[in-house]
Amino acid sequence: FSSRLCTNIPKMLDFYSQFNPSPLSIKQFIDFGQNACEKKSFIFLRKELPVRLANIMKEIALLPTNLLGTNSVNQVNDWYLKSFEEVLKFEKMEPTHENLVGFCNQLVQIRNRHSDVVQTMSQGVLELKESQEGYVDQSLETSIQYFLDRLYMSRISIRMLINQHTILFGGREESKGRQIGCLDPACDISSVVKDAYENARFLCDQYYLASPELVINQCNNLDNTLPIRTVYVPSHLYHMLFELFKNSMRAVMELHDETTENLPPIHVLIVCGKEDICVKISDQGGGIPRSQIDQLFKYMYSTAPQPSKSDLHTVPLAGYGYGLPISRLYARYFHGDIVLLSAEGYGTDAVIYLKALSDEANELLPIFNKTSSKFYRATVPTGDWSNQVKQAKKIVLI
Ligand SMILES: O=S(=O)(c1ccc(O)cc1O)N1Cc2ccccc2C1
Repeated sequence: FSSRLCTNIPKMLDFYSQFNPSPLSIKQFIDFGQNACEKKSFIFLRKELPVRLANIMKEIALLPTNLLGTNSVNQVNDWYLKSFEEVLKFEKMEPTHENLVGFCNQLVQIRNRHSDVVQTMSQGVLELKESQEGYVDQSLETSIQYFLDRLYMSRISIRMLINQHTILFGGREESKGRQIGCLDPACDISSVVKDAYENARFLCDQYYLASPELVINQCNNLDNTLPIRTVYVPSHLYHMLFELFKNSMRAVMELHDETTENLPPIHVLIVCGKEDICVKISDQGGGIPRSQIDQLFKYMYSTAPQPSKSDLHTVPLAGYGYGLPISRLYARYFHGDIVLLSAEGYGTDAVIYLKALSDEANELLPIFNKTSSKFYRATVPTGDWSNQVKQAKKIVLI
């Protein structure tokens, strides 16, 4: 027992949650990765990882009791506690080769432990929904939306730091040619678009026995023949595109469920501007009413009993149902966005915005502070727009 570090975890949580996470830009990831120093990375991560873990763990503790009490949230919280404790073991260690190897292996273990966080939280939301007989009050839904956006953004950022370190220093043969960790300094956007389309199309063909064609156009303000390239994380871009293609294909196939002759193609437009790179995915799948657009990004709304892993291949293009909210987080993580614009009765445009300049593509990280704490205590503020037609005053017959 004496060999175990008698760290007082609650005290360490308070200590590390006082620091704000330090956002890195894509440029910093690239510059560091070009002549990467494992010792410097170790020194940075053994502080930054506990800071990011502690910041989000303090928010988990503030959740409404009916969520905090679910098995799922307890399971996730235990994973975070264990990982927090494991990283702290390296706090005072000398950066010897042996300790650097131990640190790398520890990061791989932590990444694997947290692989099911999204699915586990989704089950927790489902439990909560069912316990409220399907009726969830507005303020509870708002708190859950706020928390899950921050939990998943924090998780994306922690996995990014872990991936960079383990790919750069994990001892595997030199990773793919020009890639720097999980970043591609010259990511060809149209090739990721084609990959995502082909894989979504495969699922679509499997279920609907047909699939819409793809038409890609590029508009490169410099030279329209050159492929549009940017510094980005191809796996993040792929995740967003794959979700959007699944939505569009499902919309088109369900609208044209009689004949699969002349299905309207999905149009993709890639534009490179001075500030933004846009990837617009346009379908003629019939669209949805403007009043329903926000719901597509709600975790509570998009949580339905999930198809188990086995029958995922039989359910039409369905995933965890968290495709859109989490895809938007991937875009927002480096200060981009995903915006949906639907023309009900015709179809929907989904636009992925990326920063064109890598020094503007900074990590967007949740911070645990008074503002975020107050949010969990706040009630829904009364509206400051009159949006109801005045009810005729009730005439009380005396
Ligand atoms: O809401 S959508 O307009 C829609 C939303 C997001 C997107 O990326 C593409 C879309 O097309 N759309 C999704 C879907 C699924 C089944 C049946 C009909 C529809 C309509």
